[in-house]
Amino acid sequence: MAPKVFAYSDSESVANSVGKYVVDLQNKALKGSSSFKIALSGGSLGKVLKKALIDNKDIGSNVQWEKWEVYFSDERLVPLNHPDSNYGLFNEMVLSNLPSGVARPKVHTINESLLTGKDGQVEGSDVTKDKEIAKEYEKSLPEGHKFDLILLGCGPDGHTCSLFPEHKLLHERSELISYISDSPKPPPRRITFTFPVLENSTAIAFVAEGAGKAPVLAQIFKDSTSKLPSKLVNEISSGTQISWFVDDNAVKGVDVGTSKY
Ligand SMILES: O=C1O[C@H](COP(=O)(O)O)[C@@H](O)[C@H](O)[C@H]1O
Repeated sequence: MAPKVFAYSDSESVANSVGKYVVDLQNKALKGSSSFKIALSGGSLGKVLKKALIDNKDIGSNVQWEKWEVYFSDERLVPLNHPDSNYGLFNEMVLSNLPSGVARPKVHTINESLLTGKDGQVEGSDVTKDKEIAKEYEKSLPEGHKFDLILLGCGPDGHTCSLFPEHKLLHERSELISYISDSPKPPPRRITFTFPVLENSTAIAFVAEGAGKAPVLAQIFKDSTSKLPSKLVNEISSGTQISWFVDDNAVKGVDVGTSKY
């Protein structure tokens, strides 16, 4: 299945479409299951989720939060209240803005008590704890490591989750969650979903906005030789439905067929 690209002129329309899409997938999943299993990313996605699920009251009122099981497609090995934490971002943008009286989703975070070093951040070169954190997170994954939806970002270098260009983790097939201690983007120590988890998801949606993303989107969609991580996700052939929600600037000059969700 070729990836679908949904493009809009402004950020608000991108966010609203992402919100509608998430609610549609939630409703579909809840027809056959008691929970909606979704994985989120960090970075610019935080603001999009706030606009889509909190600021847009129509969409927000259709979110069945109490049935959501939330995971993170990657997490930085810092305390959960650290500005670099992907959970921390979701908490700041979404959880802390849920109206009182609205039930909270079940959120699966890293085991913070395993973090060591100053201010709880992992320090030094001993990766024993990083491995343990990854292993524990792997054990918390849904049955069959099957997600209904994984929402991803795409860095200007083409990375997604904490899977970076030319990194050995792109070839990881036995671990579902791996640690990385040499992330080129700070902070260096993280855990991340690997390809077997991405390939098993019912749907994956990228969100990418701004002119800064246009060069990498050109590589992903137009360079058949590119091995960028986000391009490798686009090429998943296991039946996962892949979508991109972008603004016009992110695909400016990129000859890719777009439509509206
Ligand atoms: O480091 C990370 O970056 C990617 C991309 O972020 P963006 O701000 O360019 O959208 C993000 O998806 C990932 O979760 C995060 O850890």
